[in-house]
Amino acid sequence: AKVRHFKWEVEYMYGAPDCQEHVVMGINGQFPGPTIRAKAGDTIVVDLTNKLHTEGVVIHWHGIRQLGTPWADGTASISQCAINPGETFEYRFKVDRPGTYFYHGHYGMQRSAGLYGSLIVDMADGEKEPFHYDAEFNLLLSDWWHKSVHEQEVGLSSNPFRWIGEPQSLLINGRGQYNCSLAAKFSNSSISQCKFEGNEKCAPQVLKVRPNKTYRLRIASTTALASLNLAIEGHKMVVVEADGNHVQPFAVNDLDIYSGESYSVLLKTDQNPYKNYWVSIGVRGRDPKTNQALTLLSYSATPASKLSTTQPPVTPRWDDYNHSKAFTKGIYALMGSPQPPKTYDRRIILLNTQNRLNGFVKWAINNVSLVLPSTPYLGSIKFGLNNAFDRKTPPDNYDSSYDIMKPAPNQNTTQGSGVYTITLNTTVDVILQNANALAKDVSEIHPWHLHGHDFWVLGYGEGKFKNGDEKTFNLKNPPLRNTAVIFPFGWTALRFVADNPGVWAFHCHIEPHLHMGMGVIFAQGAHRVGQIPKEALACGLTGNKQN
Ligand SMILES: O=C1O[C@H]([C@@H](O)CO)C(O)=C1O
Repeated sequence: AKVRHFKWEVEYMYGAPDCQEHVVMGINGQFPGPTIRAKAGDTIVVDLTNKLHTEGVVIHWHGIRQLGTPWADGTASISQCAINPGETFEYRFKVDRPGTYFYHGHYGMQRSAGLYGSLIVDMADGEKEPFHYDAEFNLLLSDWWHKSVHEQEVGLSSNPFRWIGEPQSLLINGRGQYNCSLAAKFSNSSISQCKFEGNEKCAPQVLKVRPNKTYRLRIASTTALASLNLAIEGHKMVVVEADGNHVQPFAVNDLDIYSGESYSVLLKTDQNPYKNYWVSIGVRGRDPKTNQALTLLSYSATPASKLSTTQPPVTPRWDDYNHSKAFTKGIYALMGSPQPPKTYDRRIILLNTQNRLNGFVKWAINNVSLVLPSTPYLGSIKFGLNNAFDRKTPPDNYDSSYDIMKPAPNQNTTQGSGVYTITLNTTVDVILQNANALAKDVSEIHPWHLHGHDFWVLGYGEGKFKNGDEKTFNLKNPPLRNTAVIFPFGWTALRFVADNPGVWAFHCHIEPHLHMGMGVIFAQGAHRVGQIPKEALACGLTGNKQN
């Protein structure tokens, strides 16, 4: 195993992700940030220097469990103090498992501002994937707004509330086209045809393939908001990996991917090589106002400049939830994967609601809208600093009379920074319960992401979770993941073993929703947390602590 060293500087810079010039967050002058490539068992060391002039920064390594290094999880106010302008923080952690991962900002809304990149971990030397492929491509998907992230944030925190709206563009590896379309003639608007020389920053990266080969596509979504669907004209895909875990291979024509998720699919180049094919990405789960992102699958027999002459795949209707459920429920762990414990020690039911707080719009969990404290939890809990956050423990359940199908009669929420304290090495079931939002007949999709662990997704159901529903749980081959979606007016059941001492965020991966309070904090085994680097403690009530 190797130690892989990186020196990164984060800064704002000009960019034109979708051909319109705006300010983006870059790393070493690159947007998206550099791809980290490592082998399972390697240690990654990133010396991150904050070159922003007026704000802090942190980076979260999404999908890496940080076993034994909870201070390297990169969550401001949770695992560490934000890195101040001019300062450098050393992230040092092990990538213990192969898979398709990514990294992103986890302070304020810096992910929306463009602070992200790919993290790919190959099998350790001498080990083989349980599937064959000849070559691979990496597709990091994101969404992009022309309004600055500061303006977006102020809108969300204002009364009256101003929603960020739908993204202007979808990006593939940081590239999209706002002004024009590669498939203008198939569009029902008057958008013009893109003309690229080839070296423009917003020109699509064409996937160049040879016939009769198998390609692995690594697909990850770091969108701020959008749920996506990816399809490749004329080709089926076989899903083999989800969030760094092998799954029972299954073939699909298109794939739903929510923010925080990653997949690998295998693609056979078995179609007519004298033609190119569209790769299309469209919005699901919210009434879309955003054009599809497009690139090409280009066979070696056909020039890469030759566009497909046929229509790009049509994204399934945004509200065709049966399509989404069929895909999501078809994911099973590969035979031989770790199985969940058959029973649980504690069940936490988390009701997801949209609320008001003195006229501000919030999201709340069991009627608590999360506000992050100024002293990061990891340090304050380890040192027993009782004044660093709310002592009140948030509830494990909600009022059984709550009608999840209707707007609440009382839409007000409370706010808090309380923590769920979990006994180390116990098994926790979490039931995520969706509900009606503020408006009548509206319930939105939320992809929930857990830090520090994978969980088994035991099942999904419609309406309110009730006693007896656990009989439907899949305890045989549920997929292991770090992100799982809740569908409108439904529930999702997760199980995890709290075996990683630290303080871990569990939250909706839609960035404005987290910013509006949609998350909880799980703390476990604080006495077992090793020596926290002093730079991670250098703020708030831990500013003078040594350990
Ligand atoms: O948090 C959100 O706010 C808006 C809407 O509910 C109010 O404008 C929206 O679509 C969200 O997801």
